[in-house]
Amino acid sequence: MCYCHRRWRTPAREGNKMDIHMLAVIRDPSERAYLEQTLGALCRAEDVITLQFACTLAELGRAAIPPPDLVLLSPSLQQDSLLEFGEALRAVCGGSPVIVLAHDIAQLQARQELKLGAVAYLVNSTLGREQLRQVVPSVVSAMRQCRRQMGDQAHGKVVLDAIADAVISTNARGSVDYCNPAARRLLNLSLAQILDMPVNELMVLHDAKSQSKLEHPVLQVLASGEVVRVGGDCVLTRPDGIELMIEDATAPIADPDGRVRGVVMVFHDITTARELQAQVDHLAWHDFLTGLPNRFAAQRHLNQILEQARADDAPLAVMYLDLDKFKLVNDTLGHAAGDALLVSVASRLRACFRVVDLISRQGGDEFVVLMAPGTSRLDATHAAQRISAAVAAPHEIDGEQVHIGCSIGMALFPADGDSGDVLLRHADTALHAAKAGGRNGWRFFQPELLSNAIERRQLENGLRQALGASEFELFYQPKIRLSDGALCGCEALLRWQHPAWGWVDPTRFIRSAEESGLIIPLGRWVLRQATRQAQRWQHAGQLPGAVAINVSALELRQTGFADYLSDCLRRAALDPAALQLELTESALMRDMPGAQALLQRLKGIGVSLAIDDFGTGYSSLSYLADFPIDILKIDRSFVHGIDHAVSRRQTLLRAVLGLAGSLSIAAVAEGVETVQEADFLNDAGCPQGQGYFYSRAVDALTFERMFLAAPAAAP
Ligand SMILES: Nc1nc2c(ncn2[C@@H]2O[C@H](COP(=O)(O)OP(=O)(O)OP(=O)(O)O)[C@@H](O)[C@H]2O)c(=O)[nH]1
Repeated sequence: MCYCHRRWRTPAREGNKMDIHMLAVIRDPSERAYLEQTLGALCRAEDVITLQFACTLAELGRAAIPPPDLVLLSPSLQQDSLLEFGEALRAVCGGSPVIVLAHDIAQLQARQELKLGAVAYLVNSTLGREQLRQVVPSVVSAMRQCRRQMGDQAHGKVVLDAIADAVISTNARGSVDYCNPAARRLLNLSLAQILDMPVNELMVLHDAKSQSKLEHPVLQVLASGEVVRVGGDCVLTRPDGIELMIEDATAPIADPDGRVRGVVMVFHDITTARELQAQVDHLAWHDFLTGLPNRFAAQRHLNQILEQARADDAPLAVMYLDLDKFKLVNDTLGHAAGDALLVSVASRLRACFRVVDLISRQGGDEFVVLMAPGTSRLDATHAAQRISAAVAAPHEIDGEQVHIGCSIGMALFPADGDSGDVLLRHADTALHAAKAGGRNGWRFFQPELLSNAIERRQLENGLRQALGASEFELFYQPKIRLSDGALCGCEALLRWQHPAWGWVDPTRFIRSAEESGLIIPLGRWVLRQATRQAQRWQHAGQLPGAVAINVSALELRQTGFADYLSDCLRRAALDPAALQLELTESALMRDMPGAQALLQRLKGIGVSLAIDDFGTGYSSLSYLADFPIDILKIDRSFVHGIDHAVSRRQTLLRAVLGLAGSLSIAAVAEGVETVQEADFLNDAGCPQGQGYFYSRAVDALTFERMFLAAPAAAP
């Protein structure tokens, strides 16, 4: 066995040094000595040349790790063992360049015929210092450059194989010359089926809106040499006929002279994301249970038809409809039957009207009908008769006949009001009069019905006095982590105990405070109280999470709101993270750009922001992406009975939770009343809940006793 390992090493120095690993397949000791001598002479101070000898296949295997920069084949090897070595070399040294040495010209020619893949054939006798000095470095440097490029390519291939985006590239004629695994999966074809296929046959594209065929972006790039992007309306028809929505970016591959020699296209499937977005957009303007337009769609439509009615000087009618004793249906037949009844009523209402009339579900068992311009009082009366008869006919629910009546209030434009808000309010007033009059009938609005205006004024005066007389109190309702029932925050809710009237219904007095503008001083009082209380609990290390307060649209629009908030936090010495502001969607939607700037400012102060009552308003997640929102509070009407609601409603809830999650917005379900609802919400991925199932809002002391003393004891 003859194996030798020789290394010339001199201190390393920066500069153009040689650092070469050579393998010499040489058996003859004199030839080895000659080579060592030549290399020794060739070596300069800064060079590091490693020389290994091998003459058996086993030695070859060991010497080839790492692959040598250069292989020298001995002149004295016999032709047949040279052949054997040639093959072994190819196997173990891969792409290492080979220089074949020969004793003379004749041997050289014979060896050339062996086609060993050598890069040079040298006659041994001429092998001298100068020749090696010229040949070796240039061969080695070419080899290294080649390896680096192959390394880059290998790295690129690993990346392209791993990424989720589909990538294809084509040559300058638009035929596919590369396709990564994601593209093969997306196109549902094998590599062999894809390669060489003209790209416009492989991927037939059309526009989803116009249905017209799209010129393939690869062909556009080949024609223009510019990057082309296809937006979200591009539909790809795969060779198997399946249609997918894709988004893509396509770019030219240019050679160093700038000539386009191919195109690379990166694309991905957005079908599911589009479907989810469409569902959520639909939710923005439609009621999730009946599929009817929701109250925001009704408001928008009313404003539009009022403009038209004004322009044409035509009357129109607004109807408010509420089912009579609907609660009884829920209580006796169950919530699912109640849902089915609402769907049945909705379809009958739709059948009663023309397409120009809009029927919306306002929430609960309330519906609104907006009869198009040109509707007279008589037309409205006939419509009310039609509706009453249609709703009163028995409904088949779960094999049972269910009877229900309805009450209707109507207001006419221009006689009963000339703005949408006033008309809706007056139709509602008429509805209450119809209910008070014994139900199952209809009433038109009359100014006398406004006699309760006096009651409203009393309420307003009472509010004014209450502010100075400390009649308000903050109650706290816990927010619970659904996975383990632990307390994770609370909402502060305003309560008013009047010395003579007792506890006043919060919806009544808050509406009155908003109408009279008293909500501004009231909101400031809430902010002061809540920050002080939160500081006490935070200081005692008792409260996990934040104390949330409600901020009305009017407060939010006050210019000094953010300053006042900072001031309260500073005076109370409260960490802003312990305070959360709950804002309604409608407050934000009124002035989107203004709201965005304000919310950024509030976030800058350090408080967290929640959207209240989500699911009843615009419910458009698209604005959530633009606003710095931390929490989404899903409205109780969405949550109520969700465990046995129709699957469409459940799917929508899951879609909302999924999209909120993808925007990193936490969700809190409001109005959780039963263990089944809590379990369903937890399974659906909703992190937090709030509602009577856990606790009503209670005063601060009771809250401390129930939750803060033993936070883990939540039900
Ligand atoms: N099944 C079902 N019930 C709902 C839904 N939304 C609200 N409700 C219930 O509908 C009922 C509405 O009751 P109200 O209109 O206040 O009272 P009512 O029993 O109809 O009585 P009157 O209106 O006074 O005739 C409440 O019990 C709500 O809980 C829903 O989406 N599905």
